[in-house]
Amino acid sequence: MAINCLRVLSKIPLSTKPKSPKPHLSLPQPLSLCGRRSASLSLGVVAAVEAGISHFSSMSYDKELHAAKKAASLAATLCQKVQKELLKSDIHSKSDKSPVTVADYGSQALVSFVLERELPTESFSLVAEEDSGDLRKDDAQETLQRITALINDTLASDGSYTVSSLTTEDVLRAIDSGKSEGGSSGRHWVLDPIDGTKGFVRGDQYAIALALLDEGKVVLGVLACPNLPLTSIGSDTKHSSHNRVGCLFFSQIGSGTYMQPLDGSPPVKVHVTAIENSEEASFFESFEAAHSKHDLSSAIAKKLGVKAPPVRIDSQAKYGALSRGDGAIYLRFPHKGYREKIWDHAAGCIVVTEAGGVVTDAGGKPLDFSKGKYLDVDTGIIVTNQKLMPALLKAVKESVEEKTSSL
Ligand SMILES: Nc1ncnc2c1ncn2[C@@H]1O[C@H](COP(=O)(O)OS(=O)(=O)O)[C@@H](OP(=O)(O)O)[C@H]1O
Ligand SMILES: [Mg+2]
Ligand SMILES: [Mg+2]
Ligand SMILES: [Mg+2]
Repeated sequence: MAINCLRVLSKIPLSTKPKSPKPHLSLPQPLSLCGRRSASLSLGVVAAVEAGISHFSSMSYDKELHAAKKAASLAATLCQKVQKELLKSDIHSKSDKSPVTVADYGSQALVSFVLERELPTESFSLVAEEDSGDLRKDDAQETLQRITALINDTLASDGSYTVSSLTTEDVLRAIDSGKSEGGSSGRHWVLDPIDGTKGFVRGDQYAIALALLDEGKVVLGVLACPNLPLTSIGSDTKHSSHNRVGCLFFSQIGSGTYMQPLDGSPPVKVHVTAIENSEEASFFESFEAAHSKHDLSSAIAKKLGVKAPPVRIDSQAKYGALSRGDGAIYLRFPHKGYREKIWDHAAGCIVVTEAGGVVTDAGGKPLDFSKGKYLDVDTGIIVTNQKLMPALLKAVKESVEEKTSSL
């Protein structure tokens, strides 16, 4: 029944909200209306106060954040189950030769399903990485059935939704509701169902990355990182095999960034590192050398006097780790010809900026998520705290110029 209700994608602009929401008073608890009412207030004052509150809550994204956390957490459960017992037949290759697994598809369908269930009154637009094209082919029917069973099992063990089982057709439709193009008007969800699929297949780091754009601006972001230790992974920290893993980072515009264990324990507010001396900094970069020029990063690090070796991990887990101060810098310089996609950065970007960090391209410009599914960046993406950014930009500029002139 439920799945038949999956709504057809709407391109109608959704937002009637002002463009710049004011900071919230608190998170993660939703604002309590009851606490604001007073018997001594006149009816007129009550009306004014309630108007103010409703104006305030119309500026907030609490409902959407709640839905996004729920969706990403359930998707994480599905991914963990698959990663634990990954079969060769679970891994496929897309037309661009990049890997995709049953968990990428399952995560995308599940997130789409949960968002529509949790926010039934909002029109739904989703820009997501995967599509159902390959799953509709005759030789993919077993894979599609496996994905459908994974989703149904995950929903059944969670028990939040009273749904009859999803059919394979429901799953295909849920995956394809991620076909929106995004853009500068209205609201669009942005999803990377598994960011770092190569890391996922290797048994390493990956993230479920979900963000909401409103009028082209990222207004909330959730990063579920099932394999990220709850304690620091910085270059100076000793890794212990006893470290508990599984982090959920979440941010809402103007409200800071929080991290909570994926097991549901309470959240804590996180901040980027406060270090000001670049020699004390450590930096993150892609695990895969094909995704980022490691030689350029090491030239920049050398210029900054960075002593620590790079911390190489997959996915937007790098943004999450940076938001809690595990390292000070994230450097990403894709090879020539690669175009960055919004789902690879939207959630990570707000998680870091709300934790006090700065995310720009190599020329110092903020990332513009309003141009559809691609991000047009100058040379690469750099991330650090406000104090270190001027020195980092200078080192990046000089190193890029030196590399270009040596060619
Ligand atoms: N050639 C190239 N250059 C740059 N980036 C690329 C390239 N190819 C892929 N990708 C994207 O990289 C995403 C994985 O993120 P990372 O690069 O941070 O992870 S990794 O450390 O390299 O595994 C990865 O995201 P997923 O596809 O979601 O895994 C890709 O979107
Ligand atoms: Mg990705
Ligand atoms: Mg992905
Ligand atoms: Mg991919």
